[in-house]
Amino acid sequence: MPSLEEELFPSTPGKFKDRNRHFHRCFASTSTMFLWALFLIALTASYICFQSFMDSGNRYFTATWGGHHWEKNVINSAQIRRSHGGMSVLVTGAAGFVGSHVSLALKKRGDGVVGIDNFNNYYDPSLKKARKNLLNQNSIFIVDGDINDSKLLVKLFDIARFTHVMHLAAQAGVRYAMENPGSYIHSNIAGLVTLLEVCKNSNPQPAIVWASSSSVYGLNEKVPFSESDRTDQPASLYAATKKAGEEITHTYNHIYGLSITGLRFFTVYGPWGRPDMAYFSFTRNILQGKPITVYRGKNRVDLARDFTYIDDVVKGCIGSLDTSGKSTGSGGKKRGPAPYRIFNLGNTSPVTVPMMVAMLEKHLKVKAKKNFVVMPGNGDVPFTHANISSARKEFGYKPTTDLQTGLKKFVKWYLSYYGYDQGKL
Ligand SMILES: O=C(O)[C@H]1O[C@H](OP(=O)(O)OP(=O)(O)OC[C@H]2O[C@@H](n3ccc(=O)[nH]c3=O)[C@H](O)[C@@H]2O)[C@H](O)[C@@H](O)[C@@H]1O
Repeated sequence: MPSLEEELFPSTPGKFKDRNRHFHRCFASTSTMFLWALFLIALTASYICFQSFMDSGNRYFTATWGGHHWEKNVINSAQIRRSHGGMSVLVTGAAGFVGSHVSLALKKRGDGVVGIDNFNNYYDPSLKKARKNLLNQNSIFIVDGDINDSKLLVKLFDIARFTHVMHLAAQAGVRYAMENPGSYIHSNIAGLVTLLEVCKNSNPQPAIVWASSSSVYGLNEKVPFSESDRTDQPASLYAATKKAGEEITHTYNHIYGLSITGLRFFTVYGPWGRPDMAYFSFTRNILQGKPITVYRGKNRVDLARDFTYIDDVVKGCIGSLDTSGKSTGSGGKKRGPAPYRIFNLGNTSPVTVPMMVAMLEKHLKVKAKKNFVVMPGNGDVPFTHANISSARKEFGYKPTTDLQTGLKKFVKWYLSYYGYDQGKL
């Protein structure tokens, strides 16, 4: 005799339908669905956890600084290898144009040098990597990092007692500021303040030499430009951030006793230069047979720049470091007044842009296809001309390379680096 249960739930489902059975089936399928839902939720949750674990893992594994080996590299690179008056310098923007040249020059005379660079893609990062390789070959270690990373900076100061900071990391370029204003604030304002905060807190405090710009003279018409001239009329956001940098560094000098030297660079050019600059991009275009755009001022007046050769600027940077004096504070407290200086590093002989093009044509042995265009309102200024008497007086700054000679050296480097055919690819 079948049990009640067998009666109610025969082994062949579907044959027997009653309300109870229906209820149980419904219940069974709901609970199955519930279990499935639970299972899916658990699966999703574990997936999310796994992903975030992987993310943090990735961050950890791709972290480019830290660890015993890394610290050893920093310590070795920072070590002074000359007996008298050596310095240990943190060079920011060391894979940049001026940064790489200054780093090599310091290392060559036996100073300790550690570089830091974020290798951003404002221009071809492979050129920055090539500069880095050059520095590595000369026993200079470059940390891959951003000056906004205060933890990294603190760590660097912890393990290497830098006597000086050569601060050259920046968002450069006058006209690009209209395309990407945020990058100027990130590097030239926020990055600068982060660096100054770390310097001010470190013990002993380093002396700081940093790159301002001739662009701070903006719409100033008094020539040549002297350090005491007006600099409150910037023509671009780039210039405004550099001017702000001068004010910001002044407050850190005033409150915390940091020794500060700001260098107003005048259109620095030369081998290993910046591809975004006119002389460089003109060279590429001329070799590729492409036209170049030459800006002109009102009434067809040619624009002019006080083009300054890299080796002269390097001498100016090193002269500034050598005469920077000491910061007076420690642990965030000022102990007395410290030097605050600003110098023009120019060439004192402006050359018009068409003349610069003619020199390139001569060295490249190729005629340029020139399109003359009225200077757009994009932050450019019509001319620059440096008075360099302050730098001359203070540390014997005396530029010795004229544009003709400097461009010849640049073209020689360009052709050896990219080759004649590179431009035609
Ligand atoms: O001295 C400085 O402070 C500045 O010098 C350069 O700025 P700039 O002098 O404008 O240098 P380029 O961009 O190489 O321009 C040089 C000249 O060529 C002109 N030019 C530029 C580009 C172009 O396509 N055509 C052209 O005629 C510009 O108007 C300017 O007169 C650097 O790019 C800045 O980072 C630096 O701070």
